[in-house]
Amino acid sequence: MTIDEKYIYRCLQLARKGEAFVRPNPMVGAIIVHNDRIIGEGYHRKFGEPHAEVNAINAVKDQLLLQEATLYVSLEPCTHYGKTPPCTELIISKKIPRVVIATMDPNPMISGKGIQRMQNAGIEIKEGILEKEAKELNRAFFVNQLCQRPYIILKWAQSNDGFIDIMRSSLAEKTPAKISNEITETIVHKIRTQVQGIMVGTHTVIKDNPRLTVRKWFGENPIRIVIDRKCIIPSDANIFNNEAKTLVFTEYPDYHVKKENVKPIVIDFSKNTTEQIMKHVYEENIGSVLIEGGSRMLTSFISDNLWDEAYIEISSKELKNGIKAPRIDGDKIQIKQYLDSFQIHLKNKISRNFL
Ligand SMILES: Nc1nc(O)c(N)c(N[C@@H]2O[C@H](COP(=O)(O)O)[C@@H](O)[C@H]2O)n1
Repeated sequence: MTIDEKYIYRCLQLARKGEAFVRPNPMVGAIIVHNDRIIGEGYHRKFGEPHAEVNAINAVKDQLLLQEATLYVSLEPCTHYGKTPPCTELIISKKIPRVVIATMDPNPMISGKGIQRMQNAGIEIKEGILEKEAKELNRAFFVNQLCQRPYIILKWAQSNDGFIDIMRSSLAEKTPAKISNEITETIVHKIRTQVQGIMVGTHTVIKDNPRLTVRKWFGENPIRIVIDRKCIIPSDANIFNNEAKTLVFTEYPDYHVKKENVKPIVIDFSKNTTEQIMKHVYEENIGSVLIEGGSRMLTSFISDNLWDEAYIEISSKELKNGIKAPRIDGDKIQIKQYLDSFQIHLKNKISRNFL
């Protein structure tokens, strides 16, 4: 590891501290190094609050040392007035002579302009240090900025013989087949804390009556997203309870559930629904979505190639028949065994080929 890589590695460590607080902004870390000694550290702590570079610069006790120091940062400094003023202007005003950056900002308002602005001011710039790691850390942000859609994670559990459930037509009929175990259920709740939205189809709501909240981990509930084209979900379904906000995609402007936390959005069901829904979801400032079923919904996201990662649990249990699990092809990132289940973690090579 080179010296620059070592310091960028520290920036990435700091950046991670902002996870769960900065979304849909990126996680960013920065440090100030003088004579091979870290004299200031900072990270983007919360959405809308100062950027990592500002916090790192403000953490330096002897501000005069900045004139002989290097600023390391995991994302290109911004040039725009957003919720905070441009970081490039602070860096220039503090006369920092050298800036090392892990990766360019994919945000079109900034991309390349931050580097250009600092170079024009005579600052030495080095870019592309641990770039792959920096992009991977902010993969959701990169997909948001470059594709103008949420980062999409698919998740399902299937039996060893390839079924996600037994055949059922209503909640009253039977309870769902138990495929997951205690550990994999906990992992799913942890993943729910890492996304801003969680989505299921109409029939999953009617048959399973899910709450789609975080109960087996610590963190915020994601915004619930459901399709109810023909207004057939009962108004007392758990998905409408007050535990979280719910977006409903429907055909009817006068949706039957009228609650403060329930927002109906009308779409045209004669056109591609997955794309329309994701467009609206992104406009709602939801940068990442976990799709939890059912099979039909998961299959439409797969066939539209509208996904970035997938978690598939394969249990040793057998169901013999029932609802067939979706079929998916992706790059295996990890396979782990939890009690009687394997969890396969995939990434979509095509949608993420720029990372
Ligand atoms: N370089 C850098 N450091 C940070 O700490 C950041 N949060 C960002 N974010 C970039 O600026 C946009 C948000 O700006 P405001 O927080 O609204 O002022 C964000 O979209 C990133 O492009 N960059």
